[in-house]
Amino acid sequence: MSHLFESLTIKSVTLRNRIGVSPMCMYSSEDGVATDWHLVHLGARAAGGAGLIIAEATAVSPEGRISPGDAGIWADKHVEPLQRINRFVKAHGAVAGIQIAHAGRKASAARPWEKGGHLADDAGGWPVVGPSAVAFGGELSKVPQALTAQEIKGVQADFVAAAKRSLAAGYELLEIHAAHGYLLHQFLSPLSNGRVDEYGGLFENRARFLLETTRAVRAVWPEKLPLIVRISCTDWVAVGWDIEESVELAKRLKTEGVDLIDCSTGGGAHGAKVPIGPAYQVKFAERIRREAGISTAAVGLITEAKQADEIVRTGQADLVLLGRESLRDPNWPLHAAKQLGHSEAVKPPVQYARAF
Ligand SMILES: CCCCN1C=C(C(N)=O)CCC1
Repeated sequence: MSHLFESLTIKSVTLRNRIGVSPMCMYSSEDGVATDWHLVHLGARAAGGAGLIIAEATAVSPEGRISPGDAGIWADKHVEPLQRINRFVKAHGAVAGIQIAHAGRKASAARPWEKGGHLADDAGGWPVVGPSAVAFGGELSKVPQALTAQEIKGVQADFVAAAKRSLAAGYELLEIHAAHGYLLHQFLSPLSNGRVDEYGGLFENRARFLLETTRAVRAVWPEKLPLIVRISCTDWVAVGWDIEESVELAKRLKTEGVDLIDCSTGGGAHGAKVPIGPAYQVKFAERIRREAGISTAAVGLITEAKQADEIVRTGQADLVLLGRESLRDPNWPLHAAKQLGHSEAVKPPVQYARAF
């Protein structure tokens, strides 16, 4: 059986261990451009021993940003700063991944430390789009413009262009963001998708936008490189997107050439009561891995070495992603290797040797 410090090969890419840094929005870009801050932030976690670094939700268009501070890859100018980061990440033994995203009706929001919530159009905000003219609610009360079929094609073209730029930027793993109540998730959920055309209604129609986008991205993303998708396995509400449809979706994504499902939850239903707790989302990764027969990543309050190792050893997921725990400790993988007796599996940088 595998354990946390066994390598993982997906297509032609081998991760040195089963630990990934989860894509986490840092809201610290100017016009989407990566800076020294991102080099230090992501580079430190590569030096800290993670097998995979997934760069934060990176917008496929300016209007697809959650906030004005979001990372972007909608223009060629974004590529070189990302190439520089990825050279460092790779030189320190990690695989560089990126999550490409469109926030849909959750776009045009202030940074969380600036109160979050939708920005008025005269306060740096912009009009938001979605499947239907249904607002998320609460602090995100802007009513989105329902995308026309033509505009849907435009957004799909933006995802394809983002995939091409991601390749040029040196990423070896690409993740499509279809979770957390953002645009692709908005189409999946009947709570946000009230369309009566081919993109709404039955499951097949609600899944169409994501499946078409995945197919188009797969066609330009090299066959030998992993393509993964993050979904919210449930919205934790009685009527909405749930695990049964997520299993079915995972099966279809597998036929579209997706290599792994990154199993998160929530974000699609305002006010949902989420039963947050240690490793609270892992059961969904296990179910999708078993019922859809596709590799999965587990994420969500995974904080301890033994806990993470257990997830991999028991076959609940192939990969564990650390979010806030990685913010707290970039060197978590180095500590975990020592705790679990795998110190030879991930070498600290020579400069750190006296500390580990
Ligand atoms: C439903 C959990 C949402 C957690 N967040 C996810 C983000 C994302 N980009 O997926 C950014 C804000 C926080």
